[in-house]
Amino acid sequence: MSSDSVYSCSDADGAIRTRIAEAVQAVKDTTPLAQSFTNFVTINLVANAQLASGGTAAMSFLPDDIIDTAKIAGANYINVGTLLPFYKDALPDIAQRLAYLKKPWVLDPVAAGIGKTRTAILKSFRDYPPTIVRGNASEIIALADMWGLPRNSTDFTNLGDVHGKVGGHNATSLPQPHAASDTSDNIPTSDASAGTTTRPAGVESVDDVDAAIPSAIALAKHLSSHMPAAMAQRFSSENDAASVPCPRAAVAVSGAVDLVTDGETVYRLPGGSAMMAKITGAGCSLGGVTAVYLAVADPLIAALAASLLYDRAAEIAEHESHGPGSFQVAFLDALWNVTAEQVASSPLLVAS
Ligand SMILES: Nc1ncnc2c1ncn2[C@@H]1O[C@H](COP(=O)(O)OP(=O)(O)O)[C@@H](O)[C@H]1O
Ligand SMILES: Cc1ncsc1CCOP(=O)(O)O
Ligand SMILES: [Mg+2]
Repeated sequence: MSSDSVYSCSDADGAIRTRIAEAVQAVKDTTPLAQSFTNFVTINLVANAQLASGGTAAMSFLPDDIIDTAKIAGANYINVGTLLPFYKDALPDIAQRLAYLKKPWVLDPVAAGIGKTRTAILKSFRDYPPTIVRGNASEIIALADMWGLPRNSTDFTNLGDVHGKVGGHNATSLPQPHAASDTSDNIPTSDASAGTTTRPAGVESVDDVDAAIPSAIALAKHLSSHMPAAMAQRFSSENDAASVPCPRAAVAVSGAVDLVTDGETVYRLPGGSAMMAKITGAGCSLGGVTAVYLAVADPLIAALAASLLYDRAAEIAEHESHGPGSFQVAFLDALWNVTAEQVASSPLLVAS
């Protein structure tokens, strides 16, 4: 844990840490399968990260293949980073069929807000939504906006200033967004309270994680309200019923300080390494590993466990590497070597 951090919110309780440790260990012990429909750029890192965290991987793009595999997979993952024309029909169909089968899935809405096709696909998921959404701040804001979700007005300024990470994504430290013509192809993401409007910058975020809190909460509530009863029951039976009376969906927002919410409680996860932004697929592979954990745990625990594992592994990799190439290799090794206890004893701050 970093000693220079300033926290104004409380530490997570022991019960949630126990469940995180159990999830990490269960993956190492049972090697669950998570199926992925993911982009061509980072597909190899996604599979390798899933294996290194203890799971197994299967990549597929054909709806009938995916539905057959979903019947034997513990969870599924859809990432819209690279698109082909047939995806516009295939992905809404897959989401609908996963819903009918009550199969849990993770969505990474890569580059949400860019392009008519991506927007049409992401909009189609509104009525057959995933169990977890994992994205960077701009993607979370854009997705909530395109689903027309109301912003939650809760004031989270008491979350404190967390300095657990080196560097960070923010609007000033990143290149300017791609020049976007002002057409309906691009969904501007706006922060009404701040009076600002931003646009997605390709696959990178132009927003701070905190700016995405209201959108993340609204998304998590929407996902939870659509969770099939049978799926909620499955998550309940995997946990102590007293501690998880009503399992909810979860949203994970990544950045310099990650954030996870189930729509009721907001968790902040400091730590990690700015070098994660220097390899392609850090976020995509985090989505894939989140799906691995979703195969053995409820959405909140899965999102927390995966993000905490990534932070601890990134810190080790930064220490052991000399640039992006060796960082990626060291990061995969660290995913393999970090223990359940290390993940569960991570800094984990609760606000609400
Ligand atoms: N500045 C940073 N400091 C520490 N960790 C970071 C930083 N930027 C990204 N990460 C980590 O990299 C992983 C991917 O996050 P991010 O880069 O936001 O996703 P994406 O690649 O989808 O934009 C997460 O584990 C996140 O914690
Ligand atoms: C570069 C790129 N282009 C389309 S998808 C993709 C990978 C994005 O990976 P990540 O979101 O994990 O950085
Ligand atoms: Mg991404």
